[in-house]
Formats: sequence, C-alpha cells, structure tokens
Amino acid sequence: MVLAQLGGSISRAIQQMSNATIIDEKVLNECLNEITRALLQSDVQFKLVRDMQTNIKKIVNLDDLAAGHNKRRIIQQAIFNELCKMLDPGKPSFTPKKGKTSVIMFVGLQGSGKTTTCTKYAYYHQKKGWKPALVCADTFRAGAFDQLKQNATKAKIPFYGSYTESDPVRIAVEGVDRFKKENCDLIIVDTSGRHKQEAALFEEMRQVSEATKPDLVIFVMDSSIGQAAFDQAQAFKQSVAVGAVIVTKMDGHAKGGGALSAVAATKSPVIFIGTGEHMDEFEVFDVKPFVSRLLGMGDWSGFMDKIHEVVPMDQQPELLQKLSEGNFTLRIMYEQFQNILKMGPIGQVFSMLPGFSSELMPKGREKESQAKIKRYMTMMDSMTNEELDSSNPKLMTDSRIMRIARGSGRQVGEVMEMLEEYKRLAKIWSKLKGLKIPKKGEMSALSRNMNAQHMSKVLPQQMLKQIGGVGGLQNLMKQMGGNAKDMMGMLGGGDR
Ligand SMILES: Nc1nc2c(ncn2[C@@H]2O[C@H](COP(=O)(O)OP(=O)(O)OP(=O)(O)O)[C@@H](O)[C@H]2O)c(=O)[nH]1
Repeated sequence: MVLAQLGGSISRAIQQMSNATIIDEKVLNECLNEITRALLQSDVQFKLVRDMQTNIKKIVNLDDLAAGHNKRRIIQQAIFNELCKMLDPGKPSFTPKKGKTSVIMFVGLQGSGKTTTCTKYAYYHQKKGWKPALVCADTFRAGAFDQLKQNATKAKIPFYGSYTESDPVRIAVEGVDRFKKENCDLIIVDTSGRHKQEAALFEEMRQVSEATKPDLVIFVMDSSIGQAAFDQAQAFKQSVAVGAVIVTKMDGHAKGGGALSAVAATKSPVIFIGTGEHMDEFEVFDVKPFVSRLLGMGDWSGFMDKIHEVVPMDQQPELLQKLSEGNFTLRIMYEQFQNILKMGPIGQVFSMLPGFSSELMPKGREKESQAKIKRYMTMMDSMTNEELDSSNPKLMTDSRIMRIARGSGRQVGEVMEMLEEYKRLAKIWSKLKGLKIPKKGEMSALSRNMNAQHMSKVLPQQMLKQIGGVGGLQNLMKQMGGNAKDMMGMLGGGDR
C-alpha cells in the first residue's frame, strides 16, 4: 500500500465513523481497527501500531466525555496527534549553520539512494547560498565515484574521491581536510553501501566516523524496505550515532510506512524525503504538514512555501495580490499550470493546493494529470485576452466554446470540462478574498492574519458544522493559543 492509499484508508475510516449517528465504543473500535489494518499493510511496525491504538483509546474515553463535547473532533484530533507523535522523536536533529563548517556523513544499504541523496542534500543547500562539497568514501562499489562525480559536476559542487585509493578512511579524511581548508561549510561524506547489513560495512562506517568526527550522521532508507525498516534502522543506529533519517523513493509504489518505523528505531527525525530521481526532487520533511497531507487534509504552509519556490520572484507579489482579492481568472490558472509543469513532479505541489489535490490530480496518476493540464492549456491558448483576464463566466457563450474547441482541435465537452474545473477552483479561491498573504519567510504572519472568519471560509462546511460553526471555531482557536497555522494543518483547512 502506498502512503497515499494509507492516507485514503485512514480518512475513509474517520469519515465512516463520522457518518454514524452515535459514536459509541463499537464505532470507535471499528474505526481504530480499520486504521490499524491500514498502518500494518503499509509496513508500520506492529508494536508502534498497537501502542497507537492503546493511546487513542486512553485519550478518547467515550464514557468520560461530557455530553455536548464533539466526540468526532476529539477522535480525529487524537488520531492526528498520535500519527504526529509516531513521526516525531521529540528532539530535533543537529542543524548545520551556514558559514560554519559541518561534516555530514551519509550511511545506508546499497541502492537505498544514498549517493543520489548526498547530491540532492548538497544541491538543496547550495541553492540557499551554502558552500557544500562532496567526498566519495565509497570504495566498495565500482562506479560509485563516477556517479558522485557526475552528479556533483552537474550541480557544480566541488567533490573529492579516488580511482586508485582503496582505503575509505583515508579518502574521507583527505577530502574533509581539503574542503575545511577551502572553507566549505557543508562537507558531505558518502560511505559504502552493501547488499545487506554485514559486519564489514559497519566496521568500515565506524572507522570513517571515528576519523572524520561528523557533526551529523544521516541514515538513508529506501521507503520500499517494508517491515525490515525497523531492524535495519536499529542496526545502523547501534553502530554509528545516527542523528537523522532521509527516506527516499517516496514517489514510487513503496509502502512508505517504514519511515514511521525508522523514526522509532533510530529515535531520530526524518529531515527530508526523496521524491524522484532528479536533483530537486527532494522535500524538507515536516511532521504536521506531512500527516495533514497523509490524511488528505491539504497543507497550507507547505503550499505557501511552494508558491515562493515555484512561482518566479517577479510574479509573486502580483499573484498573491490577485489571490487575496479573490480574483481567480483563467489566466491565473494558465500561469499556475505553466509554473507547475516547469517544476516537473507536479504531484508535490498539487497535494498542497486546496482543491487541486484530489479531483484534478489524483495521487499516483500524475502522468495522466500532467497530460490533462497540457490539454487544458492548449484550449486556453485558443481564448482571447479578454476571456483569459475576466472572471465573468458569461463571456463563455456556446459559440465561443465551440470556437475554442475548433481552434484547439478538442471536443466541446473537453472545453466545458476545463471551464468546470476553472469554476471549481475559482470558487475555492474566492473564499480567500481578503486574506492577507504573507511575504517570503513570514509564515507566522499567516497565523496572525488568519482569524476565525477567514478560517471558517476555507474549512470544509461539514467540518465547520462539527466544530460548532464560527463560534465553536473561535473557542477552539482560543484553546489552541490562536495558532491558526497549526489549526489549519490539523483540520485540513482549504481542502474542500
Ligand atoms: N524514484 C526515485 N529514485 C531514486 C530516489 N533516490 C534515488 N533513486 C534512484 O535509486 C537508485 C540507487 O541510487 P544510488 O544513489 O545509486 O544508491 P546508493 O545507495 O548510493 O547505492 P550504493 O552507492 O551502491 O550504496 C538510482 O537509480 C537513483 O536514481 C528517489 O527519491 N526516487
């Protein structure tokens, strides 16, 4: 089961429970059993799942709940919190500081994506103004140095390695020394991987670690590893001081749940996930937005960050202004399609966009969705400027629709489908009218600027009803210290 399916199963279980007229012990148990099954099928370790179930039952004592309490919300919140707890070891990993030299050592089994991830990690930081460097201390796999060299050259990152030296410790020390002298602030050491956990690999890792004294050891794990994740992660942790985890290949058909087990085994947080073979298919991992997305709830803060990343700088103020005016035109939709297509893996952005995620862009069907977007854009190419810049649907008369279909070589039905999609998105975005959208690096401003009125507009109606309308929402926000950002993440704001 891929993670998207896991999310779907959990959401369905919660939804089914919400549909029940009365929520009693039986309904709660059925819901929890459904969630347990989904987690186990996703390769989350049995003990973790069992603990989660026990904890939820402890928190949600139906008998103790006074009448009038919103039981559904409490259960939903408990599930959200428990999933977050599973993924959050409670202490952050070492965070390197720009301008101050840090040595980061990467470990993992062969084929886990370690070498690729080293470059992605370096590239990610380089884009943010760091001075990274790569050291290839993998002398076991022939071709490892060539691979690192190729990746590093493409990304214009300095690298060090040898075709002749067979001692990984020596290469690691020489590389680290050289880049320290060159004032690199992020020295990344790639170590050998083996097919399976074996004594020689661990001994080599220990020696490289002792000689280079890394500030952080990152364990790279393939998300398709399944139930073996826990033991594998633990074995690495016992040999070297693993401080963080990166889970790779989250884009594939992996069961992904192993990520949760790896956190538990290493007591270290997942800091990034790999979402493709390309250099920039790499995402910072944040627990709450991840769980929100897992549960199909959308991720506002991630979306805002992505806007800053995806939309060219010079278009950002204009776009944000238009969106806050609730003025979603076909041209905006067109430009966003353009930006998103340029990004490559559009699934990443779409899963964060309110409204875009499930209908236009079903998870796991990115290719078809990409083709659909291209088709929509071809049809929009046959529109006039007036049509693109207007938010008045009346302009789209039957004869114009027919003309657009002819001009783009598509069926009338397809043009209508595209216009329906536009209307659906415009409706969602119109709810944001008046919302002050923060500038880059001002995410906390989103929390400050978003009051209960705004939130009530973007929350699914059914959920709003369950909370007790705007009044209930206000109370809830007070209880949570008014942090709208967290609330939005938790409640899945925006995804209607
Ligand atoms: N789809 C996908 N493929 C990935 C990802 N990360 C790495 N890969 C691919 O996984 C394969 C193995 O990656 P490597 O980086 O060579 O693996 P490694 O762990 O360094 O292997 P050793 O050096 O032998 O230990 C390559 O084909 C990568 O392109 C990812 O996030 N998604």
